[in-house]
Amino acid sequence: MIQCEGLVKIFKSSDVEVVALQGLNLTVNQGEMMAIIGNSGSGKSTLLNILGGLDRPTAGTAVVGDWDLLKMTDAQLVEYKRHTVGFIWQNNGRNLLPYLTALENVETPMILGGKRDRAYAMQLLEWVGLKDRMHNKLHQLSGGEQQRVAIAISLSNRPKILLADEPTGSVDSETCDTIMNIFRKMNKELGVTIVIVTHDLTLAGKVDRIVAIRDGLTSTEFVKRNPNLDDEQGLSEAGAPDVHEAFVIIDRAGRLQVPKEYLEALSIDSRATLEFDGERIVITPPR
Ligand SMILES: Nc1ncnc2c1ncn2[C@@H]1O[C@H](COP(=O)(O)OP(=O)(O)OP(=O)(O)O)[C@@H](O)[C@H]1O
Repeated sequence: MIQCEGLVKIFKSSDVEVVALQGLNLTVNQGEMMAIIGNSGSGKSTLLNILGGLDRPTAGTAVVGDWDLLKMTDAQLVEYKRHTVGFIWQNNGRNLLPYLTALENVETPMILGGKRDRAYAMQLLEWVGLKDRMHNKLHQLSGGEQQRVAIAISLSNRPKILLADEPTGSVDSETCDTIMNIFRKMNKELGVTIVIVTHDLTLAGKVDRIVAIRDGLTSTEFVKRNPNLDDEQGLSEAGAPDVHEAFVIIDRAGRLQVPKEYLEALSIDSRATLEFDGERIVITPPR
């Protein structure tokens, strides 16, 4: 469904260049519900904005379904945003119109897309648990309820992919659980592929797979040991997802990212010795 290879994004201003993504590889399968984690500044939002068609990549490959995000015309990009992807932000003010009711908010993108479907809009609001509040104006709803309206809006044009940037960032833990359960339901019942960007490891137990981004590159992948297990705890004391198996990502050229702390512990700077003993590959400082 999503295929990124060697994806590069450089932000240029008058005198500085920031390399936000420096050759990132990522594959997301159809029907997956996965998360992208990483520290602040690691490139998560940049990646999501590219996948959502809000920003253009500088180089590399980014293919979503039948769309090549590097080659699309502006008109195709509008089409793509309207019908292929749904987007949810942490700050849901970007998705919502305060003077309209919840129902009217969900219908708005349908009208812009050329086809209002009231029955489906009502169904979506029912799915996110707002059946009784759909005729309330937005300002009469709580922050968590508004976030649920935002989820319904993001699904209003029946997108194949849902992209969520810190969707639980500004809600309490109970609302966070509710939102993650709604995502899971949408994923299972509508078959929507879901990509969630977060720096919150507590979401880890609720997704099938987590890809960690470090310095604009995918570094580690955590895959759920039992995909049918939705582990409420999902975390060890150290904060690492213990229901997931961790893998380092190796790109096609055989490159992998070694965590900085490992390199520092062994005082490895720009060179290392690599040995293969028949079973293991051992990296040591140069003699
Ligand atoms: N429009 C922009 N112009 C210049 N630099 C940018 C722009 N957007 C992002 N960057 C830079 O690109 C890098 C990656 O930013 P990005 O917002 O993708 O990180 P992030 O992982 O989403 O961080 P956070 O969790 O804080 O949102 C950062 O160094 C950031 O300062």
